[in-house]
Amino acid sequence: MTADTTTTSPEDDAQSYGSAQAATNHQALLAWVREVQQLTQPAQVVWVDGSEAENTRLSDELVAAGTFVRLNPELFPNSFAAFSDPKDVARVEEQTFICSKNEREAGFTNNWMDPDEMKVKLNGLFSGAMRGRTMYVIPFVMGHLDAEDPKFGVEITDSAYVVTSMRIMATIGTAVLDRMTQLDAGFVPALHSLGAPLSDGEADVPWPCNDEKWIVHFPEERSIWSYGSGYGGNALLGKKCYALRIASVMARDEGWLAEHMLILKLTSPQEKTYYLSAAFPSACGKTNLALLDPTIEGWKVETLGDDITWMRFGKEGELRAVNPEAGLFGVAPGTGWHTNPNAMRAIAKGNSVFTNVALTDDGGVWWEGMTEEVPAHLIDWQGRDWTPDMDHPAAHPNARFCTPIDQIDMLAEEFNRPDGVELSAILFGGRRKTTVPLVTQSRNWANGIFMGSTLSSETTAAAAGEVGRVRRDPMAMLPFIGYDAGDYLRHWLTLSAGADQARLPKIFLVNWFRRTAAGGFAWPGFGDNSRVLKWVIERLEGTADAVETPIGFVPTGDGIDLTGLDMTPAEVEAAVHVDAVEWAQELEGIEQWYAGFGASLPDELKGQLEELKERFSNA
Ligand SMILES: Nc1nc2c(ncn2[C@@H]2O[C@H](COP(=O)(O)OP(=O)(O)OP(=O)(O)O)[C@@H](O)[C@H]2O)c(=O)[nH]1
Ligand SMILES: O=C([O-])CC(=O)C(=O)O
Ligand SMILES: [Mn+2]
Repeated sequence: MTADTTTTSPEDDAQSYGSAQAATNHQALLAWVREVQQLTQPAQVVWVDGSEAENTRLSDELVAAGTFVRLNPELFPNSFAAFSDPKDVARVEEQTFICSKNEREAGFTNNWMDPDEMKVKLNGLFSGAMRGRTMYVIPFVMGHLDAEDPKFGVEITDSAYVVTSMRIMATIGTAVLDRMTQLDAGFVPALHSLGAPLSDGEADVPWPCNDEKWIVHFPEERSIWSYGSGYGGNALLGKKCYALRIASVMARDEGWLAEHMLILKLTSPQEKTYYLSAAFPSACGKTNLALLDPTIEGWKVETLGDDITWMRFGKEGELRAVNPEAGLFGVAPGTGWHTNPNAMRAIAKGNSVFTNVALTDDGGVWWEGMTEEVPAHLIDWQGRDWTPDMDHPAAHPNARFCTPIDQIDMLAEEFNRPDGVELSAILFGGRRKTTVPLVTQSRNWANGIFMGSTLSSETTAAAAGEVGRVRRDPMAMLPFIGYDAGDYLRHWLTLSAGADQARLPKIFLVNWFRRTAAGGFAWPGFGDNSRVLKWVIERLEGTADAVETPIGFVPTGDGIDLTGLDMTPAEVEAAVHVDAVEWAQELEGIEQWYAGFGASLPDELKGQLEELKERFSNA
């Protein structure tokens, strides 16, 4: 244990926080920690300092508890694998709530309950919930600690797995606490419990959790309560809960945008640089695009972010973007040396936590798609012997790697700029087998917002529930908008109204997942997506041809650079084809979706839909 880790037991009186052991004299924080301690009754309290020594101690404890398996350090130094309860493998959207005072504020896309009622329920659940466990206090900041207005949070959790993961995903510990104390800054209180108290002498299980799960946000209070799950977006509260749901409410009130987007830097053969962001739903390709390895000569990609982007208009009316996270929480299956070598190199440096992957006989990890050759024997994510003839995957489809972002060799130096980078283009994308072309340029900014607002995608294993069902996912934010979805779209429209219109990013819709009649992918994807980015840049520069369709501008058959690719312009035409029959059905889907908004749908978007229908009927 390091000297600056403060441990207090429940018998210590509240004064002990202000004693020589105290980590802070931030009164609001001390009061909240005391309140939670009294409510949840942990065996001890630990203030997390974020140090290497502390992380080593926690990892050792997790290994001893059976939660972590230490990987072979020659393959993955300082890395661990964890295996969750089979009922705790993904975000639980059905149990995720936005508890604003009025139901209207939560809107039709969110679950809602009266905040007072919800507090009664949660106080009941959290009462004694940490008995027999350690309560960790994790001061964290999303975004830069030196930002003009740093966005602080404090997560209280009874999960050491959460502490080690938060250490990778955010800036945590003493430096944050000191700065927060010095500024006497406000913070988002984010309370997490596994909901698995231990009675005296009761043996623990490797992955404690509760069948009952509640992921609850109080937007007016800007607080988070998460109960019953130890997994990813349910438990690492700086991520989806804070940096998207609560931050989207802050952004509405303060005039910025919190989005489910990657950020990348693209350098052309002419050495011109561009910054792009892209919003795709969970498990639809953000991390892969952010770490793209271009297959075309002379183009270079560098990474700024892979999941969350905070954007605001700068002094000159330009749209600037920052990544508030410090780590990658990436989908493991499909990430391999042939699809995403940059992610593989980052992972190979170690310092990572893997969840629900399979174990190899030499003490490494494996998942579907990591290598072309499938190992002859594995231990699957549920601890069973596994051989390639078995009909279930070795890794869970939502298995994840959690890795520090600065282990990416291609991390852009601008990653560390508190004021971010100016965006030239925004891509919206989803996972659609049919209907949606490989790439479509919007007619203009408002039309691009319309595209984002009607974005659709097949559901994936990143959330509990049915996989493969098409649903509308506005700006890939459906599960993450912390307030009324109509108000959210209106915020996009009104915020940009004051911007320098000529400098607004150009908006594109992409779909890497379209299928051919034969059932295969219509587009090779991954590194070859650089060819689509090249077309996007050429459109910005006004040098690429396009075909106008009712939904926007698509590439001509030879508009996409196919050099070195076994693909014909006719196949590109098929991949970007706008099919009238499919779109007749799509328009119905969009109309149904828009009907759900009721009065809160911005008129401008209603107008966009009418214009789209008209263009189809005139086509
Ligand atoms: N066919 C195809 N699959 C892709 C492509 N890009 C990503 N994938 C696969 O899609 C899955 C999800 O990709 P990610 O890049 O991890 O998705 P993400 O949007 O970062 O997901 P979250 O982290 O859940 O938000 C993985 O199995 C990838 O292998 C692509 O261009 N083509
Ligand atoms: O939040 C999670 O559990 C994982 C993730 O990034 C997503 O689902 O988008
Ligand atoms: Mn990702």
